[in-house]
Amino acid sequence: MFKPKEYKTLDYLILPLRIIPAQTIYAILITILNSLIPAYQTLVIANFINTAMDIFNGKTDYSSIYLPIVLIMCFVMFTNLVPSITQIIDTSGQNKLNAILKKEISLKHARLEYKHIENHDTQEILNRVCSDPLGNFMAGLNNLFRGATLLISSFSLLMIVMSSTFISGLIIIFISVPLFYIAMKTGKKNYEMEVESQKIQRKYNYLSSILTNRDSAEERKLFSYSTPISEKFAKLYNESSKIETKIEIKSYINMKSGSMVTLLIVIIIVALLLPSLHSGGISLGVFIALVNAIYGLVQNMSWQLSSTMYEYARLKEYLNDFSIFIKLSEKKDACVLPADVDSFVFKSLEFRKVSFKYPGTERYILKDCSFVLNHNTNYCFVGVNGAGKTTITKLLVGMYDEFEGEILINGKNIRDYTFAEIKGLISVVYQDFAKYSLKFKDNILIGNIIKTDEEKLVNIVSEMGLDDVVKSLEFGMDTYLGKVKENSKDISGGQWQRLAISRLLYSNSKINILDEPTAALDPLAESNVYELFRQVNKDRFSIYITHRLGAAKIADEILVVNEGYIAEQGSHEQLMSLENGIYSKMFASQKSWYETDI
Ligand SMILES: Nc1ncnc2c1ncn2[C@@H]1O[C@H](COP(=O)(O)OP(=O)(O)OP(=O)(O)O)[C@@H](O)[C@H]1O
Repeated sequence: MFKPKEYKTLDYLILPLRIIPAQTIYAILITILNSLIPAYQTLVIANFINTAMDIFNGKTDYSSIYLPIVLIMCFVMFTNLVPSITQIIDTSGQNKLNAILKKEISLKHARLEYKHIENHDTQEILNRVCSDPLGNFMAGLNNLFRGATLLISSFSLLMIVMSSTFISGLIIIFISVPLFYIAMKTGKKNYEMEVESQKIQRKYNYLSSILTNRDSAEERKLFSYSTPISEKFAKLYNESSKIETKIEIKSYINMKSGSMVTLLIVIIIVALLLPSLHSGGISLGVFIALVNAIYGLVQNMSWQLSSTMYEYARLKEYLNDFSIFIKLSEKKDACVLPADVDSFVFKSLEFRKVSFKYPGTERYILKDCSFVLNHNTNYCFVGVNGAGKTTITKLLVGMYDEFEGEILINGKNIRDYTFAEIKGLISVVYQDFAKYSLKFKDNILIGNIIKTDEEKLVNIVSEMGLDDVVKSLEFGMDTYLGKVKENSKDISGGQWQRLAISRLLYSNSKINILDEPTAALDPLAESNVYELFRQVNKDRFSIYITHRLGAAKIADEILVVNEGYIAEQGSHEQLMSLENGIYSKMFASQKSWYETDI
């Protein structure tokens, strides 16, 4: 639907034309009619006054007033009926547009290469583009219509004025040029100030969220940071308010000075027209209508234009972000379902001299990293924080392709597997695993969205020690979890972790990785969860990742990641016997964590 290109202001019209053609064409027609209304109003009022004057002067009979009255009635009906009809049509059109925009944008988001998700700058753009696409697209469309209305109504009014008094038309054009220039500049300036204010708003909104949200509640109490953060919030809030007030004042001054200039021009032109009115060159009807037209015209050319230009600048920025977003590179087959790997027999996983640095950075996180893992052994990767353990899993699951060296599964390069096969073969529970506000059972079933197996589900829940949790839930496994839905129930951090691990167990994957989902637990509790996982998952190949060595003991073989490569490998006993070994040093420093266990 959205082609990768530089989106221009006109796309605010082209996109709705493609998605909701009937409603957009209706809106275009209404815009054209609306823009002709001021000219029409001017002419029918002039006609009405002239006819009334003629009747009054006995030049014509009463029946000739009917037509001008009907014409005025048409105008009144149009301006009263059209907005309500338009609103009904707009609502249905906007719903459809919203559904399609949301779907396309979330699909694009899902297809993005993972590097964009982890990049701070693109993350900012993603937030801006995805937060209110409908609001921005509707504002863009309405602003285009507003601009078109201003242009057509100004031109038609100008024609009326010039056809009666050419000089007045010239004066208006002459004075409107600097007004137009000032309006453009003010619009742009206001936009720049608004951007500045929005930056500050983002900061204080974040502070406000940590002052009130549920996730920070415990730490708020623990560290008592509410008062200093509130003060910082108030400071930023004031800063942003000052900018907003400045914009308001500038806009007000601009608007008022625009009105004063408008009034001045009208007075000058009225003074110029008075001799013609006096000499009978123009009728009273035309005179009144002209004053009306000139007033509308000059207003159009000054502050109305300023606010349109302001919106134009703001919405152009949204399209810039939108263009960058749509042009972001995608992962091939990102949205395919995991392949059915039932018949696949896993034998080995090998990293052969793999080197990798994150896009846009210079430091190698993995450097000539090599190891071989066999199907009949369980492994644990250990290493200090930041050693590169998670990076290994990211390469394995295809989040990043730009690595040197080879990664082989059963001796075959992972680049020769389809992404669907990789998805089917490997499952990981990460440190920041997702907590879905879905039903309890759906939190597990999404581990394998191609096959539902109720028996397997019940077994896993039981094996992972979650039976009691299910019993405590009002609707058992059909209870919604989290805090979003009414009647939903939140469960403890440890229970969420076991639920996330159950999701992995429910998948059919052949390589199962626990990447410290237990990081929030204390070291002893972490060891217990890993042990439980090992028992439940004993027939499948598992990799454990941790920087705490208590959990490493459950593995048959331990690989120590250090400075981007495997520095040591062997059983717990073998590694402990290495003189000056990294593992044995780590073990000694962590010993006190497990005093009751090790
Ligand atoms: N998206 C990224 N862009 C740039 N650098 C990154 C990115 N992700 C991780 N890094 C860096 O790569 C290094 C290794 O990170 P990684 O998450 O693999 O470590 P880890 O061994 O899993 O650590 P931990 O035990 O803390 O989870 C760290 O220095 C980290 O700052």
